[in-house]
Amino acid sequence: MNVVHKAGVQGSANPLKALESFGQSPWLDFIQRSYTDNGSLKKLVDEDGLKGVTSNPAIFQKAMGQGTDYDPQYKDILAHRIVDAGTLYETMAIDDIKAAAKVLYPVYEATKGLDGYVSLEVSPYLARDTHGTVDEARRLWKAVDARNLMIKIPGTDEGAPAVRTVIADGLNINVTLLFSLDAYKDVLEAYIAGLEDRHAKGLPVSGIASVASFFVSRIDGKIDKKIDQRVAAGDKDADSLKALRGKVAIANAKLAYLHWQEVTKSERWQKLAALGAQTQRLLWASTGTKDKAYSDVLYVEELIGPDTVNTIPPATFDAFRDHGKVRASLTEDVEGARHVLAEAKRLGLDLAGVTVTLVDEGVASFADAFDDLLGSVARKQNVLLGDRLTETTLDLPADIDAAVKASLESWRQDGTVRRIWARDAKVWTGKDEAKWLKWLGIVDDRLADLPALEAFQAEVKQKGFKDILLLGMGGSSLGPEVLAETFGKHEGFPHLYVLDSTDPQQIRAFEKKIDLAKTLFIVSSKSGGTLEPNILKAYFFEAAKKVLGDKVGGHFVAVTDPGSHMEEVAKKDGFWKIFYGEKEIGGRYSVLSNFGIVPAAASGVPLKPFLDSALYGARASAASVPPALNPGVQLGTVLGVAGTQFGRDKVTIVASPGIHDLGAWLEQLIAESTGKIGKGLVPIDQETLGAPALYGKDRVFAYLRLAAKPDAEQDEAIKALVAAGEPVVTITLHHPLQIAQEFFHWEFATAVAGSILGIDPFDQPDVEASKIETKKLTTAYNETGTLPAETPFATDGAFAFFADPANAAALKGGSTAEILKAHFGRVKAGDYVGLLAYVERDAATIAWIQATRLAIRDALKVATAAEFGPRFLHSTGQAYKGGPNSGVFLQITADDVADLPVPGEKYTFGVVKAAQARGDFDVLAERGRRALRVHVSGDLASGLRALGQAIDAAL
Ligand SMILES: O=P(O)(O)OC[C@H]1O[C@](O)(CO)[C@@H](O)[C@@H]1O
Ligand SMILES: O=C[C@H](O)[C@H](O)COP(=O)(O)O
Repeated sequence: MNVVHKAGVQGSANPLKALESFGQSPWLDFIQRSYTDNGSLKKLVDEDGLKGVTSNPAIFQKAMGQGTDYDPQYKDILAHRIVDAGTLYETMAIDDIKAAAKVLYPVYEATKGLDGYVSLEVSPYLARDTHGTVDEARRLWKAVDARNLMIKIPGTDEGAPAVRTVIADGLNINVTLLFSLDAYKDVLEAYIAGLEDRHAKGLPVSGIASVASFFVSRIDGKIDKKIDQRVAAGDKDADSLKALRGKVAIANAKLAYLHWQEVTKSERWQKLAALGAQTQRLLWASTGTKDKAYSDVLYVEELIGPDTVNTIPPATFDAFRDHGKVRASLTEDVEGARHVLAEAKRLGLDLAGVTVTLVDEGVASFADAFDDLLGSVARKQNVLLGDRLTETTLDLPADIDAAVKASLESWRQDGTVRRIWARDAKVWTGKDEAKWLKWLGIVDDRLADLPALEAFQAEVKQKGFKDILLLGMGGSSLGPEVLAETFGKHEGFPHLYVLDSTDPQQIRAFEKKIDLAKTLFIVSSKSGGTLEPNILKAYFFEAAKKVLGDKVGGHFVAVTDPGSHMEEVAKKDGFWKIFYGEKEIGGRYSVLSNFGIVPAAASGVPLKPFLDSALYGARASAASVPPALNPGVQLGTVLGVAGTQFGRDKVTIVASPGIHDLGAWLEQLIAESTGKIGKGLVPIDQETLGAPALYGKDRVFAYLRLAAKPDAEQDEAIKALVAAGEPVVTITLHHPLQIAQEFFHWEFATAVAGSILGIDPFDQPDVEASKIETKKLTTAYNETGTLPAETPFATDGAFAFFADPANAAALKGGSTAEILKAHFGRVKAGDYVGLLAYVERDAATIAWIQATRLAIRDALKVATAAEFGPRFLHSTGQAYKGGPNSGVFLQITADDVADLPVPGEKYTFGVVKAAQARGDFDVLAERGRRALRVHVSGDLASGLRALGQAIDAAL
């Protein structure tokens, strides 16, 4: 915007300059970098007698939201810092304010602190938050650090007490959004009381400035509209109403001035004045003429009076310079003003109601403008950061798209993302969710600890370990597994293996893979009480001791929450190191805490780039980024809306081969977080894509695409799904390290989806139920030396079938073919089938379970899950038991070829695994799930082959 259009009338003939002789200071209601930089602002000061500048969110939106003025600074900041859109905006806004303050400083000095101010408004989101406003005012005051700064605070009921507090602090304050006389009175009172507070504390009251921004044109805008509507409707008072057009706002302002005059004469004020206090001047704001029927300088010409300010928008400034007429208008015809207001009242124009509405609308419109502005900043930032950021693309059918947009808009209007960051449990169920949100800040926290983590990384390297064996379950193992699978082995660092099973064969297989003497064991458990990591630690500690003797502790590291049983064990056994987690982060949200970062460090993942990428994720999900541009919110909204409003609750995860394991981590995050109280999203991972006809109407597809190495078949299949109208979210990662970014986005998305589902995404009530059942069984074993007897309801060759009475009755018995047919016959559209195999998870069993699930998917056109126990118990198991009752489960158990002892216990790993399967089955049954267990005797490979054939035949 070009502020200085015309040469105008110079010298004393310049009406702008003439205002001074009437005691009024013209300020400019606009700020923009270019005119501060190019000398235009200074010219206004020099030639027009400009004495101050005001800004507001809408003004910054105009200045920053378009054009390229700010590009160099954007680039400069983004080259050096990873920031959110809010910080980016604020850095630039503060620079603008500082620059303008510098230009105006000579005015400040010349007028001895009366004028020369530049105003910066607190965030409009805080208009109803007294404490937030006080904090923000203090923060901005410090950040700008200029004596001639005014912090702008809305004069709402909540803003007024904040004004008192910060005036007492000694800040200069511009109170904005004043429409009613009553609100103005409160604000003047707050100013005086603030000065008195200061005085009472023995602090000087001089040198503090304040203005009360009384809005003018917006009042006429509203009242005139009412008048026009009534006149058009043929109101009997049409003539009287018309006579008030364009009069009410000025009359209102005149009475505000009258109040100021009275207060200024009061003894109370005179006392402060005698101490050097400056009066709080009335500042006429909103003085641009919006109705073309009026003079374009109406709200300047009619409000000229001593000790006042008029902050004038650029076009009005130019117009007034050109043809403004000056006279002492403000004190003219006060009786006339009273009459106008009395008439307005008599005619039912409801000025009081209008001013209330205007405050609400003013707050909302500044918030909207700020959202717009932050949206523009975020968009610009995305463009400039390019492939440093992952990208989210939505391909949604029109109905889902509309519902997602509506939800995003309501999140924007309600400021829900800000409420998440403010740790407001009411975003979810209002229980203890606030206690589980430390993951929001964990990336900054880990970056702060980077030197120590890097030192550990160097030590691991230097010690020359060949392997790392991480022992943990769920959140403590799945993140590390993604790291191991995604990054492979790093040169000079040990190979990271992750063991999360009680299957004796699998434990032996891992034992064979590693060199016990050269392995670093990471025992990972947040609670420290989880059965599996404890018994795995016992097993490997004993095994390693055999080769390492007393030095064994030096090969063990614990990652656990402070005060846990595992910490005790680690201390007792002389572990090399103990790394602590955060108690206020649940397991599935812990990957960016030490639970992921310690194994990352030990295995040689470059920590700074990894954490930086995570930080981009956190910043993109920040409170300041409007929901529609916030990748975590966008994703969570799609998942939540599709699940709750469209029955699309199967989140089908597709990932490029290079990042294929992400789904294992996502499964836990999504299922354990959302699957409860009969609601939830069911993640479907590793289910090879098929033709659109193979899917029901219950899916959302999330495609994590590694741009550097995409899979052509996946691309094609996704394209076909989009063409067929299936909802698809494509997330493009430019580099595998960007899984860190996605870790954060998906955590945020899950929290958002949880809010939409109306559940607590941070508890896992049904997992506990299985653990209790398992514990009963292992305790029984320890007492009796055997697991309680169980009887199959049918046997057929190598297969024995088990179920609770209800399921057994439904399946009736008979041959394998009959039982399986009956079981899969219970599957309806919209259901999913879960294969839950308690066998060694190796290439052969994975191939089997995949082939079997695809056969089921293709035959029944339902979603399928292929899971290994007990690993899934700490992951999807929560949703299978606690989520929607749409799962049909086939649990598969088998004879163990060989068992392994658990040191210190009577039970063995084989017994634990069997108890886990039975315990989980009991809970599935108790929750009324359709479940069947088949136990395979004899050789596993041939048993599974036969079972696969039987399933094929039954479908
Ligand atoms: O890290 P921990 O406390 O051993 O827990 C492992 C996993 O078990 C669960 O608590 C479920 O049993 C998960 O939420 C968690 O990630
Ligand atoms: O302080 C200035 C106000 O924010 C501004 O004058 C509002 O003007 P408007 O009503 O034209 O938006």
